[in-house]
Amino acid sequence: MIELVGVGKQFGRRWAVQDLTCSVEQGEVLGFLGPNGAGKTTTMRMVTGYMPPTTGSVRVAGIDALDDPVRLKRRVGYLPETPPIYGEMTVRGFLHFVAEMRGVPRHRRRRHVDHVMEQVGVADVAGRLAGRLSRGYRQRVGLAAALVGDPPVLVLDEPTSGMDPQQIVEMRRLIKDLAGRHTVLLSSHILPEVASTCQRVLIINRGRLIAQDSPQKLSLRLRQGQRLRLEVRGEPARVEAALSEVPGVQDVHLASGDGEWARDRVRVELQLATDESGASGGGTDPREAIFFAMARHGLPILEMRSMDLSLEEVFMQLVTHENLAGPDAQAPGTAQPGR
Ligand SMILES: Nc1ncnc2c1ncn2[C@@H]1O[C@H](COP(=O)(O)OP(=O)(O)OP(=O)(O)O)[C@@H](O)[C@H]1O
Repeated sequence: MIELVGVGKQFGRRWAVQDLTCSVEQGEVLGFLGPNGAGKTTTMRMVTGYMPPTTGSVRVAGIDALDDPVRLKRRVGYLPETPPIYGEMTVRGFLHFVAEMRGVPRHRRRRHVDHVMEQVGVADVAGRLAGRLSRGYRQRVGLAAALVGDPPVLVLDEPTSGMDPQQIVEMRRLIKDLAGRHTVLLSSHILPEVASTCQRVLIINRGRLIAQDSPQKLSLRLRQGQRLRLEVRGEPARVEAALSEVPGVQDVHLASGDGEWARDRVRVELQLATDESGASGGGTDPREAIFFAMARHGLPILEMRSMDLSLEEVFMQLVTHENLAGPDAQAPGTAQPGR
C-alpha cells in the first residue's frame, strides 16, 4: 500500500532523509520510531504528497508522489503533530468543510460526518467551537478530519503528543481499531506507544533506516539469542547436567544462594541459541523442551522467565551503536530493506 524506494530529502546542503527503502502492507500499522530530528516528519510529508522526495520514489496505493501528488493526497488522511483546525468553527461545521474539500458528495456529507464523529468519539462536542476544546479532543477532531472521505491510508504524526495519560490510552485504542480497515503509518518517539499499537516498527536515526521488524523480534534478534531465568528445586550439579542436555541451551550459569533459601533450590540463567529469523531452537519453543527434560530428571521448575530486552533497550542499543560507529554503520539486527 505504501512503498518507498531509495527515498532521500535534501534541505540546502543537509540530507534530512537518506536512501530509505521500506513498505507497508494493506491494513498494517507501522510505527515510525526515531529520536528528535531523525527525519520522521519529513518522511511522512513525502508519503502524504506534501513534499516531493529529492531522490527515490514514493508510491501510495499505486500512485507515484511525483507523478500525481493531488490524486495521492485523496488516498491519504494526514494528522500532523499540530492538527490544522479552524478554532472559530464548530466541530461539525469544520468536518463538513473538510468533507467538502475532500470531495465527499453533498448528499452523503451529513451522514458521513456523523459517522466519523461517532468513530472517534467527538459526537458529544459536535456543536462546540473547535478552538475551545481540550488538547485530547482537538487531536480527535484532527483524526476525524483525517478520516473524512474514508482514505485507505492514514499518516499520523505523533498522534498522542501533549495528551494526558487517559487521553493517550483512548487515542491508542482508536488507532488500533482503525487497523485492518486502514493502512496506518504512525510516528512516535515514545517507545511503549509503538510497542502497544504497531505490528511492525521501523527505526530511523539521522535520516537513515537502522532496523525494521516486529517489536518482539527486534528485541530478540538484538540480543542474538534469548535468555531465560529459572528457579529449580534440586542439586545444582544435577540441574546443570539436565539443562546441558537440552538442544539449543548454551551458557548455563548457576547462581549460588545463601542460607535457608539455597538449601534445596538453585537459580539458573541460560542463553538459548537462535536461528536467522530470531526464533530459538529451530522454531520450537525451547521452554517446552526444558520443561520435559527437567520433569524427566525429577527436577521441579519453580519459576521460568524470559529476559527479552524491552523495546526501549533495543532502541537505545541501535541508536547508540549507530551514533558511535558513524552514518554508514550496519546496526545489529538490521532487517533487509523492503522487508
Ligand atoms: N523545511 C525544512 N527546511 C530545512 N530543514 C528542515 C526542514 N524540515 C526538516 N528539516 C531538518 O531535517 C531534519 C529532520 O527533521 P524532521 O522534522 O523530519 O525530524 P523528526 O524525526 O520529525 O523530529 P521531531 O521528532 O523533532 O519532529 C532536522 O535536522 C530538521 O532540522
